[in-house]
Amino acid sequence: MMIELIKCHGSGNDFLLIDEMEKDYGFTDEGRRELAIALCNREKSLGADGILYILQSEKADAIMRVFNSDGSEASMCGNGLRCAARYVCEKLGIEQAIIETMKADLQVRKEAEIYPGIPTYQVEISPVSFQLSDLPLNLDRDTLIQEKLPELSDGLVFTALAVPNPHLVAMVSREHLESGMQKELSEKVNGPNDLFPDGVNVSFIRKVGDREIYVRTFERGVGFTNACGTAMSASSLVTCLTGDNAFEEAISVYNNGGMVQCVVHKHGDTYTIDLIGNATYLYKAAIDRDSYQVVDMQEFSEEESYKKLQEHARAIIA
Ligand SMILES: N[C@@H](CCC[C@H](N)C(=O)O)C(=O)O
Repeated sequence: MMIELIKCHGSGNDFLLIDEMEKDYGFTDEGRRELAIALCNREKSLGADGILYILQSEKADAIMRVFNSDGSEASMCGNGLRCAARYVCEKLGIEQAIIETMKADLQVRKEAEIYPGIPTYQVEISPVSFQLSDLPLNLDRDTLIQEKLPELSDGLVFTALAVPNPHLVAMVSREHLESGMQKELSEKVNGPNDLFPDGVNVSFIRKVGDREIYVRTFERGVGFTNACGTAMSASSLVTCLTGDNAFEEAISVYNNGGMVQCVVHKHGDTYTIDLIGNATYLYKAAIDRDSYQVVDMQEFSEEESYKKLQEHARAIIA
C-alpha cells in the first residue's frame, strides 16, 4: 500500500502532510509515531521537522495532529496549522475553516499574500495560559513572567507560557544569540530534568526595529528549526507585555526561514494571537508503506517566490 503525502513548510519549518480523511491507512498512534521517526530523518529519508496528520472531525472541518521528528506528539503547531489550513480549505473549496487540534478548535482562513506570489493563511493561536501547571514547569509558584530563573541562567529574564504547547522565552542581545547559551540551556530542559518534565520549546527574541522582532527557537522533540509558529506567537505576546510592541498591531516576526506577522489580542485577562504567514508546498510523493521508499514524486513550483521573501527577511536580520 502507498502512503500519499505533501511536503510543505511554514517559514521553512517543514512538514510531511498526510491526509487520513481521503484514505484510511488504519494507522495506530504507535504507527504514526514510527512513521514520524522514519520519514522525518534527514539523513535516511525525506526529512522534516514533523508530520501533520489530517483526520475527519465530528465537530470541525478537520482534525490536525502533529508528531515531532522524534515521534512525540505536540498539542499544537502554528506553522503546521497554516499548511493544514491551506490543505483543508483547498480540499473543501472554502476560504475559512475550523480545525480541531489536541486542546482547541481553531479558526483558520486564507489571507492576502504576505509577499507577492505566496499562498498565505491566518491561524488562531489559543488558548494562552501563564499557569506553570499548564506547561508544566515545576517551581514553587504559579507563574514566571519576566523573571530570572537561576537554575538556567544568572542574567536572562524569562517568561513561561503555554499556547497551549509549552514555551520559555527570553529577550536577548545579539551577543546572547551568538553564544552557545540557547543550545546549552535548551538541551538541559529537554533532557531528563526536574523543571520541565515534558520538555519545552525555548526561544530567544531580539528586537530588530519598530514592530519588528527576530525569534530563534529550539523546539522540543526536534532541536533548532528554521522557525516555530507557536513560539513566534508566544514571543510576540511577551513583547506586548514588556511594552516593546503593542496589542492589536501587526508585528513582523523574522526567523531563520523567513518572516510572519503576529497580531496579539487582549480580551480582559486572556489573550489570543493571529499568526499570518506562508503555507508553501514543495512536492507531493507516494511512499511504499513497508519499505518507506519513495515511489513517485512531483514537485510544485512555489519555492521560487518564497526565496524572494527569504532574501528580504535575511537583509532585515543581518
Ligand atoms: N513548529 C511548531 C511547533 C511544533 C511542536 C513543538 N515542537 C512542541 O513539541 O511543542 C510550530 O510552528 O508551532
